[in-house]
Amino acid sequence: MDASNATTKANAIEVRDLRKDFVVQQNRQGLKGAFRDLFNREYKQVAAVKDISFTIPRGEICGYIGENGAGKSTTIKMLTGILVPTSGHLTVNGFVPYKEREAFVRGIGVVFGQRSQLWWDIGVVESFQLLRKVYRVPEDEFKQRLDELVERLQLQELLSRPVRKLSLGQRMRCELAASLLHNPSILFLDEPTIGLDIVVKTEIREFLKELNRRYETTILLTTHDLQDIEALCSRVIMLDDGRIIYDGGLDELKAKWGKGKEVHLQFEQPVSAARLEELTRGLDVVWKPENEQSAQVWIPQDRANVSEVLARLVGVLSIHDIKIVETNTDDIVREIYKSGSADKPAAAEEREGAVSHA
Ligand SMILES: Nc1ncnc2c1ncn2[C@@H]1O[C@H](COP(=O)(O)OP(=O)(O)OP(=O)(O)O)[C@@H](O)[C@H]1O
Repeated sequence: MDASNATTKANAIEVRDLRKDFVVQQNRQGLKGAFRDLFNREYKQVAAVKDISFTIPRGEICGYIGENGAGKSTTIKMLTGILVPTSGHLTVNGFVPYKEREAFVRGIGVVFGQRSQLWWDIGVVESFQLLRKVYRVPEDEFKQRLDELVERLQLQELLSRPVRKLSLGQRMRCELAASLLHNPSILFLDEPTIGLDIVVKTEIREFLKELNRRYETTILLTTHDLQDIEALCSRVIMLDDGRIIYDGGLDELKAKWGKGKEVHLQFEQPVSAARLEELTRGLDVVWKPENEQSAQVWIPQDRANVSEVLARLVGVLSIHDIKIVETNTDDIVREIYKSGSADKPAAAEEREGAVSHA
């Protein structure tokens, strides 16, 4: 076995300098423009995915996130063989997806939250039977797999119903079962929890965790719901305008960007900003006064801690109320999208309206 083969075996997905350009029609303005477009169309090239590289080892659950239009779906479509890349290299399960379609699709499962792979008017179980034929799953294997999925996803009551009569949550459970009937080793999920209530979302997350634990299924998950990512992914790839701006652990991302706490203080008497500065002199914190009897203080985790700061204040000032706020993942990711790069952590000093401590 040569070295490149060995890499492919260890990695479920390998992507190198992957690019997708779309050619789109450019509409000229006004009536005159529209008339000219009729005879002489102008086109422009849009780069949806710009030379990205990453590898996903077998058994990993990786989050693939980015704002609308960042290029997530285009990547997933290339990884699942629906779109042909403009350039670059890509292997999934050792196959080049768009070249070796038939053999390739037998090893992957796909769920697009906004689109169904089930037939609308026939019973769920009939759809499953059709998929069995598409994927050429032997009848006994299929039966065993179906029984297991029916039990774990609680589909007993749903099997005979036509898909159009299912609620969104019920349909999504059936979609997941459908994508797993042929026992794929890689599962692509594009917004699998979109529009679902919190109970169904939690059930689906639990199911996916168990699936990954039991079968070491590799999962690439695209979502706008960062709680999906928090619940499932140890790693996250963040895309912005077709480029990867972060690829690493979720904890590292939080540590880098969310490092610190914001403490909201309400005092019994008016306290000046200068007094607060003076009391915390030597601690690397940033005060943001709100009014004369309340203020916020930003405490970077690596430079000071909450108890140190409070020890300086309690006993000297009469404090009416304290609230400690941790930066959550939503805030962190929003900040990164805004800056367009995950390289530079949000410096406490740059916080809007902050009074910088000397
Ligand atoms: N078939 C297409 N023809 C032309 N442009 C396209 C096509 N598909 C996608 N694009 C463009 O490519 C860019 C990336 O789109 P893509 O759908 O991959 O983003 P996304 O990150 O999945 O967004 P969303 O979260 O909204 O689904 C966008 O600018 C989009 O308009």
